[in-house]
Amino acid sequence: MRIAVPNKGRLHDPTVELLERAGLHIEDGTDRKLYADTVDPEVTVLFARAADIPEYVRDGAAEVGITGLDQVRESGHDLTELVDLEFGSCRLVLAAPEDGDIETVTDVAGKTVATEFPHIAREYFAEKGVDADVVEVSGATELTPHVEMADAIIDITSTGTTLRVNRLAIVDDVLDSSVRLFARPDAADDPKVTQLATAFESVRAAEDKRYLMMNAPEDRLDDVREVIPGLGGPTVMDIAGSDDVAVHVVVDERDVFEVVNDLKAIGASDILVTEIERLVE
Ligand SMILES: Nc1ncnc2c1ncn2[C@@H]1O[C@H](COP(=O)(O)OP(=O)(O)OP(=O)(O)O)[C@@H](O)[C@H]1O
Ligand SMILES: O=P(O)(O)OC[C@H]1O[C@H](OP(=O)(O)OP(=O)(O)O)[C@H](O)[C@@H]1O
Ligand SMILES: [Mg+2]
Repeated sequence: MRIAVPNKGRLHDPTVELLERAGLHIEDGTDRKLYADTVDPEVTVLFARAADIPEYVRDGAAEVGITGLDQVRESGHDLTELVDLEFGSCRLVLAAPEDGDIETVTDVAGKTVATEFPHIAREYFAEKGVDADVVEVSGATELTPHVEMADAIIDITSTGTTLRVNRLAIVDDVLDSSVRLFARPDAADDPKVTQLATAFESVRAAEDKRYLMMNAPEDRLDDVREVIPGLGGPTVMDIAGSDDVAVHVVVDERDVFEVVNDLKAIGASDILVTEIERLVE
């Protein structure tokens, strides 16, 4: 199975990190290589531009791909979304000069809109019933209203800094995007593809969880159970020659601070908090 992955740009590092965490270590993945093997002899990684990945998957160069939803929508290809990997989150928005007269999408009728996403833009205006002239640019879209190339733009925003610096205000939301695992529809039910999706889901599930290990007096076990929220009961093991038992449990990261304090108050000792690589439920 081949999996298409961003070769550079902001999505490259988090995607490679995700593959590593899912147990798919990339072997010999030097910067300029197109293909790399993984520890799994059945899985090969293909490196491509984030914007080209939908095309590679559609054409069969790879069975699955990891890229932004915005890129898949812009490609117009019919791919099956398998897992929302929840990074690379951003919004595609319609924006116009702060001090101008465009306040709603209907104000854009008869005007020019610059964007790196012409396909999405045309679909959006068609859906809104607004007749706007969409022009394609390949970057620095925020500049175009200031050089009278366009009246408004459709572009990506995440922190909002670029819009602010260019004195542009958001007029409407066009699309919420994040990075997802996509498959060609005819490969979506392939057992290897399903395995891959499960592995990625397990990484995601583990991200906000922590593994707690401690020793606790056996006669305080009921109190221990009371302070530990969620995810089933703890695993309890005898410690030879001791009145303490070893307790292992998975808790939400946001509860760790409070739970550790409570456990100490109950008399637990040697409390160890570790990250979890994967959690298969
Ligand atoms: N603030 C953001 N700006 C642009 N893209 C973002 C942002 N946040 C998340 N993304 C996601 O990253 C994708 C862009 O990936 P790309 O590989 O082009 O990264 P890049 O760092 O912008 O590279 P380039 O140098 O080619 O502009 C977008 O399609 C979107 O899915
Ligand atoms: O809301 P913000 O956090 O400011 O992010 C949004 C900006 O980041 C991206 O540009 P990028 O850095 O990828 O440059 P590019 O236009 O050359 O692709 C995007 O095209 C916006 O311009
Ligand atoms: Mg960019």
